[in-house]
Amino acid sequence: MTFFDTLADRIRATDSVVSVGLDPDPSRIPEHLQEYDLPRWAFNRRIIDATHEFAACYKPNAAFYEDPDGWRALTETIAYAHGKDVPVLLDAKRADIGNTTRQYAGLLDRADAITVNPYMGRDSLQPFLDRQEKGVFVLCRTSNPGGADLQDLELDSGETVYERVAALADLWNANDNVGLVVGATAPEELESLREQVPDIPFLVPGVGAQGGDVEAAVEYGLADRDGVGVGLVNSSRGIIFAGEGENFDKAARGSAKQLRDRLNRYR
Ligand SMILES: O=C(O)c1cc(=O)[nH]c(=O)n1[C@@H]1O[C@H](COP(=O)(O)O)[C@@H](O)[C@H]1O
Repeated sequence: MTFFDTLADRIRATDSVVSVGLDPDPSRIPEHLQEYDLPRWAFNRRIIDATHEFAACYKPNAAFYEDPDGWRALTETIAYAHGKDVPVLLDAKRADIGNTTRQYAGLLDRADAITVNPYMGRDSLQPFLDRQEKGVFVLCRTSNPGGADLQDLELDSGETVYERVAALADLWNANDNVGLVVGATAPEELESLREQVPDIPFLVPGVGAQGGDVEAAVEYGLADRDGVGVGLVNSSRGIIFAGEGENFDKAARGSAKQLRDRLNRYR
């Protein structure tokens, strides 16, 4: 079973393409959870309890866990999400020379899918691509303001760098396990990329806090696989920090449901 088969099942079961981003900024974790041994885990557990019904996937960003307690919190979080039958996409944005990247690919022992950076080329991604049952989301046209600095540059061939990345990702997709990361803040690029690679599912971040285009995220982010539109639209802060204080989890639930329903209007 490939990651995208698992994801298709989850999308069907929840009627949702929402990826809930688990980016527990320690400075924003409510006061009453700060006394816990692992406040980030205490926070994530409550977020997962409140949102799993609407979550096609959870996407913890590794940046929020890169310290000893953080790795413990991440391990607990992944196991808990799996206990609720929700796949986990680890947003790690890794890749390096072959010898190093083989170690990075070990992250896929823990998660179901990962984000990777294509800048170092095919060999830097091969150990991830070789994991047939895992999803590998390649950064293509990112949502941040600087995303255009390199990705929009035009090559001698007339294509842009992000178009070349999409073409390479298509070549790298022998195991049918490759996705692309395309920001909702770049709706025109979303549209043209969907035309270029019709069968590749996208992870579309940038809705919510970054103000991206929700309709374009759904219309172009999903790839048809046996009648199911497969892809993910991620919101992190817009869901997990929708509210503050004791009832933060209720607010997160409301926000996840609202995003699910809003996205479903365009599916
Ligand atoms: O790979 C990603 O997920 C990603 C790519 C991108 O182009 N833009 C982007 O925002 N992300 C991630 O998606 C999440 C967005 O968070 P919010 O802006 O809080 O919804 C963060 O974890 C980002 O690192």
